[in-house]
Amino acid sequence: MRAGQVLSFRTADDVNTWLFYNQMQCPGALHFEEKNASVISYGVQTNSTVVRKRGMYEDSTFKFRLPLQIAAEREIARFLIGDPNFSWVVALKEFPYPTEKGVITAMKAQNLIGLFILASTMFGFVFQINALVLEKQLKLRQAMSIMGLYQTSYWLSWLAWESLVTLLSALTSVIFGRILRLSLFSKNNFAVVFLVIFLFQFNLIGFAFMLSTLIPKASAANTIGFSLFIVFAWSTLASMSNWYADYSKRYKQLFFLIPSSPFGKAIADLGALTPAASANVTWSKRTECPAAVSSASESDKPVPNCFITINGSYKVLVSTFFLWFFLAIYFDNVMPNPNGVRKSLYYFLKPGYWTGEDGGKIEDAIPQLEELIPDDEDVLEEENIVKKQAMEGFVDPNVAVQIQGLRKTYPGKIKVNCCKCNQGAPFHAVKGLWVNFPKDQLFCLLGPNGAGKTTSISCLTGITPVTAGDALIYGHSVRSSIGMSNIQRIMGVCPQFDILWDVLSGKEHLHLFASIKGLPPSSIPSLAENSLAEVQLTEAAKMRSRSYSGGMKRRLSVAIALIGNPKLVLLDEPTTGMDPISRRHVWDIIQNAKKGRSIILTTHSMEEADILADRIAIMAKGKLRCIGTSIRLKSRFGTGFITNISFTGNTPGQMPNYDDDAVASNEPHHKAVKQFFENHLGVVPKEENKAFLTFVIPHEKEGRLTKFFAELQDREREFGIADIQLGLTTLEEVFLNIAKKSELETALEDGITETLTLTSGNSIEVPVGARFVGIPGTESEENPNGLMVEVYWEMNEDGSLCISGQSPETPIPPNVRSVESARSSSQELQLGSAGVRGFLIDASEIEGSRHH
Ligand SMILES: Nc1ncnc2c1ncn2[C@@H]1O[C@H](COP(=O)(O)OP(=O)(O)OP(=O)(O)O)[C@@H](O)[C@H]1O
Repeated sequence: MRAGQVLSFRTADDVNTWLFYNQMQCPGALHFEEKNASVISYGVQTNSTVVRKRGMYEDSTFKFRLPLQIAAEREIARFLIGDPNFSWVVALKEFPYPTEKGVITAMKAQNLIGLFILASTMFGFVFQINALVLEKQLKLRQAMSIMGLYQTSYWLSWLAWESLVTLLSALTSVIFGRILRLSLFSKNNFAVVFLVIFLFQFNLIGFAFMLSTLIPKASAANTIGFSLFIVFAWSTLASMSNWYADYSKRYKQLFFLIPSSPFGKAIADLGALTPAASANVTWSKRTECPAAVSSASESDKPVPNCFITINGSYKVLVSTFFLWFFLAIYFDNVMPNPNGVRKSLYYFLKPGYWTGEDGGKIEDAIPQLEELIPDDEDVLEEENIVKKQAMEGFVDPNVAVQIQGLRKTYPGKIKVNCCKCNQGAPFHAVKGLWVNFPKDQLFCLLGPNGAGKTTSISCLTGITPVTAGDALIYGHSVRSSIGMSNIQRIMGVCPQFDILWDVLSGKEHLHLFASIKGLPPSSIPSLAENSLAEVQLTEAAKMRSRSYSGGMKRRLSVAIALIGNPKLVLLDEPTTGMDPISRRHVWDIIQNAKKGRSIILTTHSMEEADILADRIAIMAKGKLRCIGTSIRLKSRFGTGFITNISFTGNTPGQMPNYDDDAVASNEPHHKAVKQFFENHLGVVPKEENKAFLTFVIPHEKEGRLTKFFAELQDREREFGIADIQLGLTTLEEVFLNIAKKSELETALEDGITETLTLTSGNSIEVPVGARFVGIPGTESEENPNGLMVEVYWEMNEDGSLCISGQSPETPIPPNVRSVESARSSSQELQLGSAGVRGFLIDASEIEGSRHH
C-alpha cells in the first residue's frame, strides 16, 4: 500500500471488517460505528508526532472513534502504510444500511452469539463434572472396578457418550443458527462453523475429565464449574476484542490454552467477515488470515501475521483436548481416591505398572508391627497350617482364598493446630490374618464395629492396598494388578453400603453389571429377569432405584453380587435394614448360592451366621479371636448349657405374671428346684420369675448332666415342673464374651472405664468389659477380701459395650488369690483420676471357687 492510496469499500461492514483484521497486529482496538449512513468518506492523517483524524459525513451523524493512546495509533498508521508520515484517505461509496440493524454492529452480534454458545456449553460442562465427581464420591466407580471394569473402559465410555451429545448439540446449534438466518451461521461454510462449536465443546469434555479428578466433592464441583464460566466468558470476550495483542508470543500461547480463547477468536473471525456477502469463510479459506480474505482485490496488499487462523484454533482445541485427557488419567492415578489410595507420582515409569506385576499403589511410610501370637489354640492351629502351606508353596485345591499374614495400617490423620500440622499415630486396622477360606463353603466373619472386617474385605476386592502380607484368591495375588484383574472377573461383591445409581432401574443395574462382567449380550435379559425374580424385585424391575426402600436396595445389591455366576462372593452385611421376611428370603438365596462357590459373609446378626455359616471366625481389634464351626465356638466360648424350667402352677389359659419376682422367690416349688440345682451342680438361677427359672450350667459339669436330668425328670411332679429345656448357649453369647474380652484388653491398656452405680448408691469406675469387679474399701473382719459385684454387659446399637445390669454386692471368696495384686494395680491407675476405680478380679478364679 502506498501513502495516500485510496481504498474503496462497498459497505460500512466492509470498513469494519478491514479495520478489524488490520488492527489484529496492532496493540489495541480500532472501533468504528455508524448510524443511518448512506455515503461516507473519511481520512486519517499522521505526521511524525501527532495523529490527526478527520471524519466526513453528509448527515454529520457519522462517528469515528479511536479509543487508543497516541503511540498505539501511530503503530496502526505505521502498519497500514509502512510510513508514519503519510496522508491516507478511505473513501466509502454506495453505503447501504447494514444487515444488523440499530447500534448492534456485526462485532456485537458475534459477541452475543459466542457468549450464548459458551453459556449453554458451560451448563453441560458443570453437569458433566458433577456426574463424574458424584460417581467417585458415591463409590459407584469403585463398585464398577470391583466388578471388573477397566480404567480405560471407564474413561472411553464417558468419552463416547459425551462426544455423541456434543456432536448433536453442535449440529443443532448450527442448524438453528441457519434457520434463524443469523449471518454468522448462514454466511459461512457449514462445516467450518460446526467444527468451531463441536471442537470447543469436545475440548471441554477433556477439561471436565481433568477437573473431576482433582475435585473430591460434587458440591465443590458446582461452585468451581460456575466460577470457570466467568473466566471462560472473559477469555471469549478478550480473544474477540484482541485483548492479547499487546502481549508477547509466550503469553499469547498461554492465553490460547484456555479452551474458550481459540473458540472466541474463531467466532470473532467468522462474525467479522459475515456482513459482506462476498467475504464469507469457505472451507478452503479457514487456513487464511482474515485480512487477506477481505482485501483480496489488492495486488500489493500486506499479508498480516494474524497469530492464529480458524484452522489454527481447530488445532489448538484438538491438541489441548489430548493434553486434558492424559492429565485426567494421570491425576486420576496419583490423587487419593475416596479410600485414600493413590499411585506414586512416577507410577508410569515403573516397569511393574506396565507388566502388571505390581499394583503400583503406594502408602506413606508405615511403622512395623511386631508379630502377634494368637491367644486361641484354634486360631494358632489355622495360622500354622496356612504358614506351612505358604512356605512350601503348596496350593490346596480345596482352598478358595488363602490369607497370608494380611496387614492393613492406615496412616495417622493430619491435624492442623495453630498453623502447625501434626500427623496422628498410624492405625492398625488388621494386624496379620492367616486363614484359609475353603471352596464351596460359606465363611462368616463376625466382629464388633471397627473390628476390621470391612477393611479385610476391601483388601480382597482391591479397594484398599494391603500394607503387608498377601491374599491368594484361586491362586491370584491381590498384590499384583494382573492378579487383581483376574480376581475381579471371578468375584461378586455386595458392599456394606448400597452402591446404586438413583436414576437407573433395578433391571438396568443388572444389565449394566452383567455387561461389565462380560456376559454374552444375548443372555443378559433372561439372566437379569431371573435374578430380579430371585430377590423378589420383578414388580419393581422398571422402577428407578431412587424410589426403592432400604431393604429393596440391599436385595438388588445381593442380586448384583451374584450375577454372572462368580466363583467367590463377598457379602458385607447383606441383610442390614431388611424386614424379617425379606431377610429369611435372602438367606434362602444365599444358601442356594453356596453350591459350587465360596462365599465370605460379614454380619452383625448371630442368627444369620448360625444358620448360614459352615465356618465362623470372630475378629476384634484387627485380630482373629476364634475360628471354627458354630458348635465348636459355642462349646468353647459359651458359658455352657442353658436350661429353662417352667412350672405348672398357673391356671390353664391364664397368662403367667412374669414381673412378679417377689412371688417367684416365695414359691415353694421354685425354692426346691433352686436348692436341687445348687446342691447337685452348684449353680444359681440366671433369670427367674413366676413361670420359669433359667440356669446356666458350665461345661465342666457336662459329665454330671445325664444323671442330674434323669433325677430331675423323676421328681417333676414333686417340683411342679411343666417342662424342662436344655440347650447350648447362643452364638450371641459367644460373640459377647469375645467382644468383652477384647474390649477389656483395650480398656486395661488405655484405662477406659464406665461408671457403675452400686445398690448401696455409691459409684465406682469399672474397666469396660470387666465381669467381676472388686469394690475398694469394703474389707472387714467378716469379709477380709472385701465385696465384689458381677457386671453384665450388652452391645448397644452402635456395637459398643455398655452396662446392662449388675449382681448384688457379694463377698469376694476367701480363696481368690489375685485380689491383692489387682487392688494395688487399681490404686496405681487411680492416681490422678476422680472416681473410685474398682479392681478387676480374675473370672476363672471366681468360677473355680464357686465350683469348689
Ligand atoms: N480410610 C481409613 N482411614 C483410617 N482409619 C480407617 C479407615 N477405614 C477404616 N478405618 C478404621 O479401621 C478400623 C476398622 O474398620 P472396618 O470398617 O474394617 O471395621 P468393621 O469391622 O467393618 O466395622 P463395622 O462392623 O462397623 O463395619 C476402624 O477403627 C476404622 O475407624
